[in-house]
Amino acid sequence: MTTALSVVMLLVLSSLAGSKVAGIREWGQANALAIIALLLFASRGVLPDLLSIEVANALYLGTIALMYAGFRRHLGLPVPRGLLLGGALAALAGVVVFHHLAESLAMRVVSVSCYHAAVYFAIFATLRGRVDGRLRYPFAFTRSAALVLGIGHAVRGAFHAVEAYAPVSLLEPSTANLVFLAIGTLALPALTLGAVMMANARVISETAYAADHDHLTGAPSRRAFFAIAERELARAQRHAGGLGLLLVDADHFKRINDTYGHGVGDQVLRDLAERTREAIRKIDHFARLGGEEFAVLLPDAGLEAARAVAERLRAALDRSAAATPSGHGVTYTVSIGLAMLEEGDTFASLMARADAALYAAKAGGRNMVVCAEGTGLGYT
Ligand SMILES: Nc1nc2c(ncn2[C@@H]2O[C@H](COP(=O)(O)OP(=O)(O)OP(=O)(O)O)[C@@H](O)[C@H]2O)c(=O)[nH]1
Repeated sequence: MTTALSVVMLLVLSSLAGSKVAGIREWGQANALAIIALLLFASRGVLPDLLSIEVANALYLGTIALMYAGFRRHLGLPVPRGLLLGGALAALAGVVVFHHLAESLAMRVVSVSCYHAAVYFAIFATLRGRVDGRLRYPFAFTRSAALVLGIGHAVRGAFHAVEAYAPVSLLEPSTANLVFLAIGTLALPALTLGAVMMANARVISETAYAADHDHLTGAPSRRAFFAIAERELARAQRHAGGLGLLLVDADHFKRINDTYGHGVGDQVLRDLAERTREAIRKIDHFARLGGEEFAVLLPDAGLEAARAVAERLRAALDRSAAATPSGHGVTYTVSIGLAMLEEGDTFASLMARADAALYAAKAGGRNMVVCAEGTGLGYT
């Protein structure tokens, strides 16, 4: 059953192979190794004992170690290779000793269970930090599975160690053995299922982030900004509060690109985004609308406050020097169009007024703030 489940898990993991999520490779290797190990275990009596006991156990210890390594890599944590290898070799030494020197199935089980329990508890400990959102359930599931498996293996080891239960065969149909067998059977599939859920949640989160953020500057994207703006507009209209919109556009940006190259142009855009984030209030929303055009939404702001923010921003960017790879600072300026939310406005009409104001700022000589007509809702 575990072999079949490992094959299924391997197929599921393969579907995520192109996602570049860290850990997938180790989890895949773990399941591939498990398939070989379990087939060797199942060949007991058919193949030589060396293969069905020592080699099979060695491979299965490697399976568990790889699962742990996968979780560590997934979380960007270092993998304690020495510890994993040392522990696995100690467990394997136990298997060899209690096979050849002092034949004892129970003590072989103790050796292997100790390693399993230790690694499962280590997985539990690794996943203990707080996570939010989409990752919450996959983490909780995997953490719980690791804890149950760790306890199961610890109890199994203890049972065999005190010889309260010493099976003649690992397939003996006693209640305790059935429980242990179920734990052993479900361990790898349960952990792999958790791993797949974690990887999936990571892919979904990264995709959602990429859709809502601009790759170059890290600022929210046009799509995210419009969604936020609709919410803020509805809120401002409900409370008759002020809402200002700034459209910020780098001046003669084509010239910067043409003179210094696209790489420096990109650096200027990053610099602009960074300085803008520093110049605005915490409650303001900043986004890159596209190209060299950015927007700032100012909730709870009257005309004078919005004008002050716009002027402060323009001044902060005025001939500020973006560091370039060559070490030279490239100076630039911005033009800003400001519009305040008016009675009966939609976001499109607010944008259109801010756009017209920006156009006027460009036409008026650039490096200036131009306010659209009107004084805005709730503030006179
Ligand atoms: N480096 C870089 N350039 C970009 C990016 N997106 C758009 N551009 C360039 O931005 C330039 C915009 O040029 P224009 O629309 O003519 O505007 P401008 O030169 O800033 O002139 P004004 O706005 O009138 O002051 C174009 O050359 C685009 O190729 C980007 O992500 N990186």
